[in-house]
Order: sequence, then C-alpha cells, then structure tokens
Amino acid sequence: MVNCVHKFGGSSLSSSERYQSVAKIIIGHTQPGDCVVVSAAGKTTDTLVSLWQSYQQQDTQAVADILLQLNNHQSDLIEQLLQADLKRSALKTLLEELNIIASLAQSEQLKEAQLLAHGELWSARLLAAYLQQLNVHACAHDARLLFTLNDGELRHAQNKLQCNSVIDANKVNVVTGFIAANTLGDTVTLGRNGSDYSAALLASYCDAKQVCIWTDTQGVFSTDPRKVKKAIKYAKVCRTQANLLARLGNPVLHAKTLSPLKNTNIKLAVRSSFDVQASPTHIVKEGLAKKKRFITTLQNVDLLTVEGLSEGEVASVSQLIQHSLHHFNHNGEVYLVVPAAQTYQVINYFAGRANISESNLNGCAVVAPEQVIGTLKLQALEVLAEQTIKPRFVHQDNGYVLLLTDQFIDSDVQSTLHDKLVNKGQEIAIIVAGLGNVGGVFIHQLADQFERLSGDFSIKLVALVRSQEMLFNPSGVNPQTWEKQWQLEAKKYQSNDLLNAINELDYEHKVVIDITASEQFSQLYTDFVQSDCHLISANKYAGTAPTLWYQTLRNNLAERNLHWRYNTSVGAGLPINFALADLQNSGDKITRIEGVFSGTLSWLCSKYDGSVAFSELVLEAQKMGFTEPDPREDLSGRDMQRKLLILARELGVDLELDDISLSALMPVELAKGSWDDFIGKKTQLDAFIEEHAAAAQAKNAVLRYTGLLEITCDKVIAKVGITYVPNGDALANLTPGDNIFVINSKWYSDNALVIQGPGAGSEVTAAGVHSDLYWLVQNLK
Ligand SMILES: NC(=O)C1=CN([C@@H]2O[C@H](COP(=O)(O)OP(=O)(O)OC[C@H]3O[C@@H](n4cnc5c(N)ncnc54)[C@H](OP(=O)(O)O)[C@@H]3O)[C@@H](O)[C@H]2O)C=CC1
Ligand SMILES: N[C@@H](CC=O)C(=O)O
Repeated sequence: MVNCVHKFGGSSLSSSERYQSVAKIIIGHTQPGDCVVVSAAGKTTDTLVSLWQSYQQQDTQAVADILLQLNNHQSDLIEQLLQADLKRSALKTLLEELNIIASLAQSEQLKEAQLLAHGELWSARLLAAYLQQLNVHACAHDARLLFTLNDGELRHAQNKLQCNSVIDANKVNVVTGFIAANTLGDTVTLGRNGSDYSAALLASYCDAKQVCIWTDTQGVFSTDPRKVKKAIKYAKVCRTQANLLARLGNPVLHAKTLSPLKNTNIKLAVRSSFDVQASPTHIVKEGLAKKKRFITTLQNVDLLTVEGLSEGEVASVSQLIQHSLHHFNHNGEVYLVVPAAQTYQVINYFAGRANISESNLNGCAVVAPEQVIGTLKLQALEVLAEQTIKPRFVHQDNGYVLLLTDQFIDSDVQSTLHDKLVNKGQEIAIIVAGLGNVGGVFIHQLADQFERLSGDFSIKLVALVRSQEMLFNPSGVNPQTWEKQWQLEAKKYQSNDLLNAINELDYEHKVVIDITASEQFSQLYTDFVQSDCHLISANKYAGTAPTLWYQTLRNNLAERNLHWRYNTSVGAGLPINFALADLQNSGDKITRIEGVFSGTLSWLCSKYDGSVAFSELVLEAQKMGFTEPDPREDLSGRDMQRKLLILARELGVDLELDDISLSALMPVELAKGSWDDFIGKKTQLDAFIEEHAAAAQAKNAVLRYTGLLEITCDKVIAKVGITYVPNGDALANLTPGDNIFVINSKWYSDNALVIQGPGAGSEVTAAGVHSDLYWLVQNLK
C-alpha cells in the first residue's frame, strides 16, 4: 500500500551531495510501497530544451557540444554516487542513450517530448541505484508505463490499474515525473511543474494518504520571502486559496497539482528538502484552515477578452502553453490573464475569439478572506497611490483583488503592501509553560495586556502547560477564567503531544513563553523553532546551554526570522539586556560588568545580621518567590553563574558555564540529596554563614555575593562568589533584594553606568516577561 508519494524537484537533485541528502530524507521518511517522484537534476531540462532548439536550428556543432555537456554532468553524478557494477552499468546505459540521441539528431528523427524525458529518466534511475547501494529496496519506474493520455485526456481507469499493478508494495518506487505516454506509446509531457502533477496523480491512482512536495522553499508564504523579510510562512493553507494563488502565477504550487486531489482526502504538504527539520505547509481541504492573506506579484502579462470561454478551454490552453491561467468575468466580459510571451499562441488557439484588452501589465493580486477584500483593495490602492502607481485595471472578486499596473511592483512596494495589508489582522498564539510564582502572575496580568497588545494583531492564549498536565485549546483560553477551565479540561501529556499540538496550530505567529525552571523543557526549544515559534524565556537553561547547542538554536532562529527574548533571565524586570544591546548597537564596547545579580542572595546577605538563622531567611526568601524552585540553585551560586554567562554571551564572549569560576554560599556537600535532606542539615549552612559574616566583620566589611565579568584584549575574567565588601561601599548598602549592574565601557570608563533595582519577585519578573512579549508584538508589525 502506498502511504505517501514524495516528490523532489530539480534543485533538490542538483549535485551528488543533494542526491545524498535526498536519499537520507527517503530513508527517514518512507516505508515500503511508498513512491518517490523525481524531476530532472538541476538545470538538465533547460539543457535538453537548448539541445532541442539547436537541433531545430540544425546547429550540429551546438548539438554535439550540448550532448557532451549532458554526458559530463550525468557521468559526474554517477561517478560520485555509484560504485562497482552499479556504476559501470549506469555509465554504459547513459552512453548508449546519448549515442541514440546523437544518431536520431543526425537522421532528423528527434522528437521533443522523447528527448526531454531523458532528464527524469536519468534522475529516477540514478536515485534508485544509489538507494540500492545503500541497501534500500528500491526500483525505478518509467511513468510512461503508468500514465496514458488519449487526446490530451488522462485515461484514469486504465492508469489506476497500471499504477496498482506496477508499483511494488515491498520497495521504494522511484518514478519519473513530468512524462506520460499517449495511446500510441509516444512520449508526452505534463507541462510546467509537471512532476508535482505526476506526484498528485500517482497518489490519487494509488489511494495514497499523502503527497509531500520537497522543494527549495520552506512552504507557502504570505508573499515572496526572498523579497519581503517579514513574509509569513503559513502552517495550513486551504486548497481554494492555494489554487487561486497558482492560477495567479504564484510559483510554489501549480494549479494542476491540486486537481487530482479534488474530492479525495489525500493530504498535501510542501516542505524544504534543504531544511528537513522545518515544519511544512499543509494544503488542506476547504474548512480545515482559516483563510489567509497573500500578496503575489504579476510581471509582464497581457489581459485578453475571450468570447464564450469554457473551463475546458482554459485547461487545454494552459496545457498548450504549459502555464496555469486565471480567468474572470468583469463588466460582462470574460478576461484571461496570459504571460505576454505566450499571448500570440493563446490568440491563435482561440482563432478569432480572443482580443488583447490591455498589454504589458505588471502588478499584484491580494488574496484574502472574502469579508476583508473590499477594505484591502482600498488600502492597496492607497499604498500604490503613495508610490505614484496608478493601476490600469482593477478587478475585485471572491477572495481576491487584482491590481494591474504599468509599473513593476518592486520589493519595497511589496514590503509596504505586506506591512499594511497582511501584517494587520494576523493572529498570534501564545503558549505559556510554567504556572508557578511568576507564571501565575503573568497570566493574571495577561487579561489587561491583551487590550494593549491587540491593536494590530488578534492575540490568543492557546495553551497553559505545567510539568504533568496541559490545557490546550486552539481557539483560545480565557486568561480571566483559566483556573476553572484548567480544572475541567487540563490533561496529562508527553512532550510529543505538546509538540504535535503546537505544530498543528493554524496561526500566523506562535510564541512559546517559558516560565518554568526546567532544563528538560528548555531542550524542546529546537523543536519549537522547527514549528516556527518565537521564544520568550524567564528560564535560564537554554541561554546557558553548551555553546554548540546554543549556537545551533540561534542559527535556526535566525534562518526562520524568529525572535528570542529573555530579558528576565538576568535581573528579573530590570532592562539589563536592553541596555547592553543598546550600548553595543550605538558603537560602545563594554569592558566590565560587576555587581550583584541575584535577588535572593542580595536579600539574604542584606537581611542577615545574626538575629535570625540564615536558613530561616532562606525559607522566607523562598516564600516571597525570590528563590529558584530549589533555593540551592541560588545558594550554590549556580543561578548567578548562569546570569553571568547570559551577560557574557550578550557581549559576544564565547564561554561555557563551567568557565565561570564559582564559590558557593553554602557548604558544597549540602548540594547533594533532597531538599528535605538539606533542611535536615540546615545548621551546617547557618554555621558556614556565621563564620563568613564574622570574618567579614573582622575586616570592617559585610558578607556579599558578587559577580564580575572583565573583558580585556587578551583575556576574560568571569567569576561569581563570596566577597567581603567594606562598610560604606555601594554594594554594602544595597536595598535587600536589589540587583546592581555596574557597567564600564569605552564611553562609561571612569564614571560607570549603573542599573539597580529589584532583581527578583514574581510581580517584577512577570512584568518583565510582558515587556518581552510587547517587544515581540511590536517587532512583528
Ligand atoms: N522568581 C523570580 O523572581 C524570577 C524567576 N525567574 C525564572 O522564572 C522561572 C519560573 O520561576 P518560578 O515561577 O519562581 O518557579 P515555580 O517553581 O514557582 O514554577 C515553575 C513552573 O514550571 C512548571 N514546570 C516545571 N517543569 C516543567 C516542565 N518540564 N514542563 C512544563 N512546565 C514545567 C511547574 O509545573 P508544576 O506546577 O506542575 O510543578 C511550575 O508551574 C525560573 O526559570 C526562574 O529562574 C527569572 C527571574 C526572576
Ligand atoms: N532566584 C533568582 C530569581 C531571578 O532570576 C534570584 O534570586 O535572582
């Protein structure tokens, strides 16, 4: 049984390395019986087309040169991928075929479709042989034995039988895309993007569950991501909108690709063969996805009026010019949008029934939910007017508006249109993990914040996650009544349940807000990023993870244009990360940061005067919500060590956590065992502190816990630990619970920049997380 039909385009097979990547994907994503449809490798079809043109021009030298070029390219791929007999046999077959082409050209018997078919035949055979070499049970199929057309119409019943008898249920079936045969057995081609169509046809004939188009983009975007930085990748797009986009010339999917899937439950996914981890876009049946907003540009098109145009004719002429065409009724006339290069072919086809109404047009189409199209049309006209672009032809229809202009819509105009028309009205899904001291207050503050945040976006709290249970509701949880909903609907979950649910969310933007203190949860960040989630962390684990993991996470975020905010991970609500970024962005160079970066240790050291046992103060700090869930994370200095590392990384200093020297504010042996064990030995802690306090006093100083990061040209000093601060020093007089960051830089060299204030506490920290969320929303605009 065919579970999935995968399709790899030419760019996915452009070199031997790409073949190797594709083979890896196949090994990881297929099961026996699945099909893999392939296009011609790299630019092979273009080369074959120029061979055909040279042949028609009877340029024998060019024909010979191009044959040599094809031979070199294919032999290189074979040499680099295959070994021993597989290699010898592939090279022999290639040579025989190229000789046949040369002699057919010489005897003037070359046929175009038959010539072009070689690109796909070579890819399918090479990929199947390479998979066999990797011990995968694979075989190659020539689609001319699967798909037959009669007078341009597919013979569905016969093809279904052919496919079901030929496809091998025990192997990975590598099938040529793009080609089919007519009833005489001659080769015919299926048109531009024909391999996508082949994959969809094969899936429908074999009753597959899914088609997966592996391509060089990550999915379907709101607009061209190469031109508009803020283009949004959609997780789901409905077939109607995908079809409309294809007819309007959007290159990601061809309208024909979707046609075999009509009236079936076959799923279609578009995903990147260059970034296998990235989440795909699913093209789903009507009603299974919200309607999205898109801007697609048109370049060099003509507008024809056609008398008595039928749907069948649109399909036939599209097939003829190998291009999806869009037609519509406007003021009683039927119009067809045609690429200018093909206009005369189309006019000839209609034999006197088609006339050019407008020619040499550019412009754009805005595709969006029906109810907002009218407004978007006016906004688009306004943006174009600001750019002194006056449309020559405007047509508004169900779910789109077409604005055809003389001027080309460049990427600046496209970005402005996108900002004004697409960015507004987007939805942001918020997933909050951690509902303890800080998380609880954050949710409580969220209800009021919604109003402030919702000016441009519709924001929904879709998930609340604790260590064992979660409440997930894609339509939104009310932050005012979440506790009640939690009692009724929260369920036990595993990480995969959470990841799958997030992946399925049909929102333009998703943000995971991590207010846990869990290392295990932070390790899911890479998965969240694969599902296109922005991140906000109060949790310090990801920011202090080993450099390799941390850097990979940062790279993945950057590749997907995703943001990561973590201001509260250092200094709670104090704007320390903002300040450091601001200084560096304005050209300053920070050389030293010294201070107290722990609210708990600041409070404990300032409060301790010997009248109350230190361990009692620890319990009080815990109650006040200052400490980490296990206060030994604070007492050990580990929490402050993490903060120093986060600061160092902000300054571009490459350190691992254990590169920062540390002395603990407790006997090290108390770090072992449970919290109850620790409490059982609390007198050891009290004695340890008493001793240090006395030693400090003897030096006319007080006990403090401080951190230092010093960056000189040849070394970095990074340490946290116990210090005896002279009475009268600013650090000695710190308000209990305050953090202080004394920053020296090129511009603040003698007179340091000081940031000081409460460095822990659920209210200030929750407010700091809101500040990160607000920043994110502003930056998504
Ligand atoms: N307190 C403060 O002043 C500041 C705290 N922070 C940081 O904020 C974070 C939260 O601190 P705080 O609220 O005090 O901690 P709490 O211990 O009060 O709350 C932690 C929450 O995280 C949840 N949790 C634990 N493990 C997981 C997991 N694997 N998956 C999902 N949820 C999990 C817990 O769930 P459950 O309820 O099931 O146990 C709990 O709801 C910490 O990282 C801390 O360092 C940052 C700045 C200041
Ligand atoms: N436990 C931490 C909380 C903030 O990060 C502290 O005391 O500073």
